[in-house]
Amino acid sequence: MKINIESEIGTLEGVILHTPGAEVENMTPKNAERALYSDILNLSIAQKEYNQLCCLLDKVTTTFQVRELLESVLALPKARAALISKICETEACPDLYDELLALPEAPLARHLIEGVLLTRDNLTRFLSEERFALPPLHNFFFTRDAAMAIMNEILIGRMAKPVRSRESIIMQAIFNHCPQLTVKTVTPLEAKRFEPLATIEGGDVLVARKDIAVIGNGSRTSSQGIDFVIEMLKLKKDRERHILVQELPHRPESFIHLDMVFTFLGKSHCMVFEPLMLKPSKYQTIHICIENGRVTRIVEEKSLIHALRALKMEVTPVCCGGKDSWDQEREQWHSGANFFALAPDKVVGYARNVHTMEALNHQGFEIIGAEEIISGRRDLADIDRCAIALDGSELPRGGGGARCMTLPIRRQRVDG
Ligand SMILES: NC(=[NH2+])NCCC[C@H](N)C(=O)O
Repeated sequence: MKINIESEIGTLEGVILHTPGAEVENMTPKNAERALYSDILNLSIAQKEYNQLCCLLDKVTTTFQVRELLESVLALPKARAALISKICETEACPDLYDELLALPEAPLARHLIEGVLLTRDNLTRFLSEERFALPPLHNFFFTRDAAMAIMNEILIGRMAKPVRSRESIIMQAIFNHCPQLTVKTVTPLEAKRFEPLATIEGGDVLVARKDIAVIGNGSRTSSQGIDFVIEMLKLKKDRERHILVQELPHRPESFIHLDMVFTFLGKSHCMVFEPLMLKPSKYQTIHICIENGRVTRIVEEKSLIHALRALKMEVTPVCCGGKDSWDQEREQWHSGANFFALAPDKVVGYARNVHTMEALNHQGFEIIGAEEIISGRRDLADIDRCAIALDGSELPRGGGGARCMTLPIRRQRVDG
């Protein structure tokens, strides 16, 4: 499949998913925070919920599973050795190299995702409070974050939290070696001038239009990470490009990424967390213009919506949680603003956020349960505008919603 993402909303043609496995359950309340969760999860419920998302996506597009893609990389001897060695080096566990290298593809992929238990075979390990020699990747089902498709390239994330860095190492190996997906990858780690403070995660990066990227600058994506994107875009000399940066508060943790407070729904609507996106605040919106290999303008804008409108993206905001500030806060916390578009005006979000769904309904979006589409009782082609409601009681406790759990790699062009 050829990678191509020119918008957040074009009809989806390919998406990468990861059905959560044992890695989401392998933690205790004591280390949930380190795992970046706001609670511990129940795997069987989380899997059931995720499965609904997978079935829905299988119905409308081509889906890929990280585990299968990873297995196909591990079947290539050179790529396999390089990947294991990189992981053992970054995670300071050189002892595991031989053991991992000897495993067949499937158990090896499982260990790289679910972790490797610590063998208590010396005093230090016996006394260690850790359970794992290679910790589980608790957040891998948020496939959005470790890699992002921007036009026909893949930007490999540089994760702000070390517990997630193996995700980006695995995604880089997948995009560099999977025969199904060959594409050029770029990463701040291999920049000409490496900047240690540069971090960037997919939840913060929205490809609004061919020439507009909207990027969150907060706890996960640093200004230096965005500077890396500026350098990337300076190399493209075909047209003027814009980066709209939205500063984000670092607290509460539900504001970790821009897509938790702002997502595109279609050509004429976006979803917003009103207190941050529409009310005056100290969090700036900055507009950067790049043309012919240099930054030609960098200015502060009144708000993201204003900046988008000035660039002829006439989006009407729909408020996450509706009008009441308590409902807004409650629903934003459970990823109420985090929508994923299957096509223009056909979006997916959690059913639990009832006030958000109601606000969408007021804007003409029909609310449809995911099962209606999965069973074939309803066909997306017959619907103009809809919000598909997903079950989600466990998944949101991991800290994300439909957009976080999907990595689109190909969308149709949106006309106009
Ligand atoms: N695109 C997103 N908003 N992803 C949410 C990721 C949540 C995850 N627990 C983390 O803290 O990293």
